[in-house]
Amino acid sequence: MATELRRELKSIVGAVQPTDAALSVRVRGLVRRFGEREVIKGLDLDIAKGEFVALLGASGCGKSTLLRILADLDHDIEGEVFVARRRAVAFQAPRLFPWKRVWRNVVTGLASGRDRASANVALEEVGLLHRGDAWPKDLSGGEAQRAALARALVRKPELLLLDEPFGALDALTRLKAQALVSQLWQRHRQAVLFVTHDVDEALTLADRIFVMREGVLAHEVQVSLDRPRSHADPIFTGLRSQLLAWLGVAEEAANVGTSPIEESHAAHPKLRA
Ligand SMILES: Nc1ncnc2c1ncn2[C@@H]1O[C@H](COP(=O)(O)OP(=O)(O)OP(=O)(O)O)[C@@H](O)[C@H]1O
Repeated sequence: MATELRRELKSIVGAVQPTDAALSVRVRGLVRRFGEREVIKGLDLDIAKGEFVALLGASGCGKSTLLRILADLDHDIEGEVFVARRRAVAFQAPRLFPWKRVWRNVVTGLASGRDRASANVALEEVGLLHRGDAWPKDLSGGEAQRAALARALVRKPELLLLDEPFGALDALTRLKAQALVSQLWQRHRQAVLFVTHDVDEALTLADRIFVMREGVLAHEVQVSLDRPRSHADPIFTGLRSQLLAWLGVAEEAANVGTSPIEESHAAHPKLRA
């Protein structure tokens, strides 16, 4: 789309319209500039209700910028953005208030901000009920991240936006956190946009994976594997090679590298329509 035309589009951030009843996210022609630099360049994205989408991409390609826009934290955009009204976000840093006990952190900002029962339900879901009265400084990294997840869940979001939520965790805690998110998603079936640098994490969790490059979603794969997923499954390993190649990490990147998004479903024989 020509830059002039994009400039004429109104920026809209709002609720999903009735015509998009099957969607939790609908983005068309999204542009975000920082000064002269266009970081998001006419991006389109649909996320269906209940769909788990992962977003991979090199550092600095615009993943967090996109997520912040969907979280309603950045309005300086062009294009159309419709997102579900009930949404919650969690970042790599748990961002808990140090002066509030864990349970109060969970319900902070809710109309029922003093509701211990709601906090307890969410804390129980993430296995942290016994730490409700603790102070954030006394939590381990994994516990703090689970508290941040509880704070997101207590809002009963239709859309959950997760920006590298497990990026700071050790390998074992990270695997446990992935299993927890998978269980929670299978229980609640909210739409999820999950930003990660970890290809296996994306393949373990997501229905669909996008690779972002230079401000657009350059590649896409559908992950049609039952859960829980075996990392040794030939479809899993095939998709891993494909994604690594698109990310420019694998040796064979030069041979596989540049299939456009429309062709990506044919990346693995079993994924053809
Ligand atoms: N407020 C800002 N002002 C100026 N430039 C910004 C701002 N926020 C982000 N950028 C730039 O936009 C680009 C995309 O940043 P973003 O944080 O979205 O990348 P990312 O893909 O999430 O990276 P990472 O994987 O390292 O977190 C970067 O070059 C970044 O420096």
